[in-house]
Amino acid sequence: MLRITPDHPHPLFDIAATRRLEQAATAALPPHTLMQRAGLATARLALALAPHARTVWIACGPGNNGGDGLEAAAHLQRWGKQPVVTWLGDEAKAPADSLAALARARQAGVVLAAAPPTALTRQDLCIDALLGIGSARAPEGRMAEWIARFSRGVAPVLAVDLPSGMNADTGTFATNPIAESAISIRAAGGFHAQYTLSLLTLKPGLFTAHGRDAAGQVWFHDLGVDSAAQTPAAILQGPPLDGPRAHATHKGSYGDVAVIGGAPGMAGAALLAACAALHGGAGRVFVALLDPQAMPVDTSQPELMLRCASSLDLAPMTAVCGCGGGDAVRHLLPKVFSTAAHAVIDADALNSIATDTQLQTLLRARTGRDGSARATVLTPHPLEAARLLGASAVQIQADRLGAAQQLVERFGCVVVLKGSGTVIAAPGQVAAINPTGNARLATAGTGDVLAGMIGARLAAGRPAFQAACEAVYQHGLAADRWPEDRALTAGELAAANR
Ligand SMILES: NC(=O)C1=CN([C@@H]2O[C@H](COP(=O)(O)OP(=O)(O)OC[C@H]3O[C@@H](n4cnc5c(N)ncnc54)[C@H](O)[C@@H]3O)[C@@H](O)[C@H]2O)[C@@H](O)CC1
Ligand SMILES: [K+]
Repeated sequence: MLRITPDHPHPLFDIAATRRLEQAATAALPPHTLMQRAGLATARLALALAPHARTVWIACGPGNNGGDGLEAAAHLQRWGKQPVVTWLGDEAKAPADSLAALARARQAGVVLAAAPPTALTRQDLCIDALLGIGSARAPEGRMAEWIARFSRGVAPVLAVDLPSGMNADTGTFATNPIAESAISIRAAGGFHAQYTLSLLTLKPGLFTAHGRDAAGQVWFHDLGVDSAAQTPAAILQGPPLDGPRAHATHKGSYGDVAVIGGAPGMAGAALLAACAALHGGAGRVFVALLDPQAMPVDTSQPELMLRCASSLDLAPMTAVCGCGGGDAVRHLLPKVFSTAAHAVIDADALNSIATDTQLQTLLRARTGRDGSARATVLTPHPLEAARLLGASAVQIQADRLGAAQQLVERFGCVVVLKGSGTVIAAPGQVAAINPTGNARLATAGTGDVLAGMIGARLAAGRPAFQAACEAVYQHGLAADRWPEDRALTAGELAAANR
């Protein structure tokens, strides 16, 4: 059993691949083996998480997720824990594995309770074994009532396989898969589990959209099944593998970044991106501000070379384009697309592309299918992604991996779909989901910082997908390590990045 942290990469498998693995393993093993392993793993983790629990409530659903709960109940009962088990199944309809688990639970002395326990303390534990990957609709009736109890109570919740009701592929909830609410997961029909034990495979939905909030601390048990035969839907990213810089290098070795943006009133966005590129290791950083009244030098960052956009030779450079660019950036995009060696396209530049088919054609024309030649990285947040795809932000959030792939197919670029569990997708690559970062990044300017960080890595010659993955990871990691008592501002984040 593994506790999942951002320190290592992990393959993530969707429901279809998980079902295929389950079927193959079931056929190769004695009956009920997988569920028995799942139940034992659940019981062990429950005991480790709540060693002093006086009451363990196991809420079991009608399918095999409920079966895992019943198997766990049998073990806990034998270990002297006397779990309170409520089961929503029907013996006439329950799947065979689940029925076998029910029989084993009864044999161990478990008596099914008619209702959940009324008074649970912080030391107690709820085990959510209502629904797993078979969740098909919004929970109603007693199931919905029990899920609401998880939220209301003080006892921590251990979700078996997934927080019940969550879609394992997308990290959304069936009640309202489209709820934008980052604040209220309950509005989205979900709840916060403190722990989730993902079984057989790790699922992408645990790490993006509402999944990160809903799943809490994620644990994983492979049930002894090797997943190598299936292609992952995504990779949960691990840390960058880059070593220290070689001694025999100079500023030319790390390339030039040109930040183009900062229309009147928005110079700060471009300067933040430039600062991030500088601290991210770019050899030289030029800034073309689109405000005619802009200052000729930034005295707080004299390393930045402020130039007029028309004077920049972008051919050998990485353009970071759009940060605070307003509508003024639009007329510069044809030059950027046709000349810049590499490009990061952010914010207002994305909005310009969304409404201009000629720009879309130029954008598609610059990227080789391998994503490396004249590499281009698009960095939309969900609303920008929605504009690019002619959809709503709600639709983007309902399937973030799918939306990122659609953008890749449409524009042939590397795509960084920002938000909780940022998705990085590229032509011909298995997508990545970033495990770092937190809500403290939800503040003005942090997106500009990310664009600059990606730009610095592109300028240093990293392949575009790798540059994007590394920058997103480090950006999130900086936020995760940010001191609790210090406000996280984009300016400080830009200066702190590596
Ligand atoms: N079959 C096996 O050997 C194994 C199964 N495993 C567990 O089994 C789970 C998958 O089992 P299932 O395919 O039975 O699926 P689930 O147990 O997730 O749910 C399916 C059942 O719930 C019902 N249902 C779906 N949505 C509902 C709703 N909103 N309200 C009420 N009922 C609803 C369905 O009609 C069906 O009866 C996995 O997530 C995992 O926890 C694991 O133990 C691995 C081994
Ligand atoms: K569950």
